[in-house]
Amino acid sequence: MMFSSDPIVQVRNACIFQGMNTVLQDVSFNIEKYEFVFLIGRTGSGKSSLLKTLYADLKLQMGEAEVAGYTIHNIKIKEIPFLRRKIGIVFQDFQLFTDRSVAENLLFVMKATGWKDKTKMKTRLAEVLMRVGLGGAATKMPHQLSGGEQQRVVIARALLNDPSILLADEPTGNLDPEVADGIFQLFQDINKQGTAILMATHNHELLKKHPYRVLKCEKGKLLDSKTSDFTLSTSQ
Ligand SMILES: Nc1ncnc2c1ncn2[C@@H]1O[C@H](COP(=O)(O)OP(=O)(O)OP(=O)(O)O)[C@@H](O)[C@H]1O
Repeated sequence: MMFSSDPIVQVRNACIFQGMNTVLQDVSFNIEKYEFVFLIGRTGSGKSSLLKTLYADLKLQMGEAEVAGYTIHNIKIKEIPFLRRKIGIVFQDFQLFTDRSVAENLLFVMKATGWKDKTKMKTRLAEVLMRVGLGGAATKMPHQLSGGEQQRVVIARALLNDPSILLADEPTGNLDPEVADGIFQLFQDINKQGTAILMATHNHELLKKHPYRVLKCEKGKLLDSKTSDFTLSTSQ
């Protein structure tokens, strides 16, 4: 199949499995550059499995997908780190190294993704911390930061390689509503500056307040607000 070069994500007739179980079947959708898309669905409906498929952590065994120019269904193991440089990944649990400073956390990822020039690394580190509103936090240890600040560091880490899309799995799940609002605004700012966002969430308030496109995992299918009417509730 030929893919056009425009969308960041293209999925065609994908079936997503966990072990022997089919989690989602016949999944087809695109995400365009600069789109903001929510991913909803009840617990266990397949949101994380879909995100993992897109960043090649879960093998796509049936169907086809292309993400940020990489073909996912036949991606080679050695290509996966290059794919991951084009996508930023943000989870609910902050997953920072607790025994390293903020700067050390970010430098670790930069080294692992091929950065070598120390001056450029320092400049980039300062840029991403500024971008998430944590200009003064480089020398702090994670435990010296609030939950919201730690999530901002995770977002800064995801931005290091200037990804074309951020995949976020419940990024506000563990945060107080006010803090969650701030984090959500940060995602919106990042999106306005040209990064597509696919965000899995259970947060009904966000869905009500922000009328972005919604993909919903339901009964083994992926529904799309662009093409079908469905209830936004994630609890049914
Ligand atoms: N590593 C795994 N091995 C086997 N089955 C799994 C694995 N991870 C998830 N599953 C199963 O796959 C299905 C989809 O799970 P998934 O985590 O994708 O759902 P989810 O919509 O992200 O849920 P939540 O909202 O709770 O995060 C569930 O039935 C789950 O039990």
